[in-house]
Amino acid sequence: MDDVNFAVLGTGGIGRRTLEVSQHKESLTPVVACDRHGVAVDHEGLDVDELLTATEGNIASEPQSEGETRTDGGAAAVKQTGRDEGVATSRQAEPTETPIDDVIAESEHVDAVLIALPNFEHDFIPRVADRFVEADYEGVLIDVLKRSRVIDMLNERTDSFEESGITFICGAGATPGFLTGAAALAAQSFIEIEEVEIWWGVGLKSGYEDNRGTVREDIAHLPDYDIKTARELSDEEIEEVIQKHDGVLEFHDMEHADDVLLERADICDAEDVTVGGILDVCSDEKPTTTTVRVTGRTFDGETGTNTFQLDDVTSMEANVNGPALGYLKSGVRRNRAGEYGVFGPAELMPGF
Ligand SMILES: NC(=O)c1ccc[n+]([C@@H]2O[C@H](COP(=O)([O-])OP(=O)(O)OC[C@H]3O[C@@H](n4cnc5c(N)ncnc54)[C@H](O)[C@@H]3O)[C@@H](O)[C@H]2O)c1
Repeated sequence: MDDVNFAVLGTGGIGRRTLEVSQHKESLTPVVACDRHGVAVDHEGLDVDELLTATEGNIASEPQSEGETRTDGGAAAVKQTGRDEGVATSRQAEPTETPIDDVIAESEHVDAVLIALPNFEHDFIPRVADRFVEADYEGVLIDVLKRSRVIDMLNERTDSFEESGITFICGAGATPGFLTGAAALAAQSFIEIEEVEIWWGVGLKSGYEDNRGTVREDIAHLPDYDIKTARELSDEEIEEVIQKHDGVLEFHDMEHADDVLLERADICDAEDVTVGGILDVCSDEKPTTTTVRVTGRTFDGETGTNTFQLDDVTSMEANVNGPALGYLKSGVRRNRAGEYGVFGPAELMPGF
């Protein structure tokens, strides 16, 4: 009853670590994983060590040639060594041109699908969800996407998720995700929230190669860029942006879905939430401590700020994948209890 078979869509920087972290969770068994080029299936449980070794230094997330139809949400270059690409190099995998369809074909064997795909087209993940609906999938879909506007696109699909028996958990990484949940918990002291400030720090020197997809998406939050211009940057241009900032990128007023996710959980208005942070690709040390500050008024008339901090030694990968798998498990419990539709991380915390 407690055991969960799950699939990972996208074994890039995040998806690979999802598989690795799941090794430490007894009840979670990864049975399917795919990237742009391959799909690995084992109903008894994938050999994660073999899959990680095969894809080490070989994440299939290359840019597409001009004129090619983008079906992948605009995957960015990460890195590749050797002849084969990504998951297809694993002895458990087959090369494929239809990885998402291949995962859907296995969906009766999975309780949950973690979507770790790029998000360079806002409707990419909602469209992937539609394909699971069309295939009559019943179970959990969970993503770690960042952008606020995608949550509305998922909301619009609530009825079809409910009819299908799908529990969709959205924005369930670190921010949004872990920190959104922390803000929802910190807000419980107050009867009225004035402000939620989320400020993150990521040091990514040794993880930079593996996480270039995420870095590219983050660049889209800088004032002179958007998702389209960031998607079209060459690797060299990305490096130029990074060098121009001496390897340290600072972000303010990011479009992170923490705002709409806190609003939909009735914690506060979206406009009272700000998200910013600092990314240092030249050091593993966090350039700033990740902090959530929730300011509000208590029932007995005090105004205070509850603060939640992450230890500087916890990595981005730990803070995305631990919570994502925790939310996945919460989603499966809801799904098995017959609760379908769209849920954000704040709704899985105490609330009214
Ligand atoms: N919420 C958070 O805190 C948080 C933190 C970090 C990253 N993220 C998000 O996680 C997502 C993944 O980031 P990443 O760094 O792992 O990216 P990445 O580029 O390293 O990996 C993406 C993976 O998706 C695969 N892929 C792309 N198109 C595909 C398709 N059509 N079919 C099958 N597979 C396909 C690629 O081959 C690759 O394996 C991004 O959207 C990023 O914004 C969220």
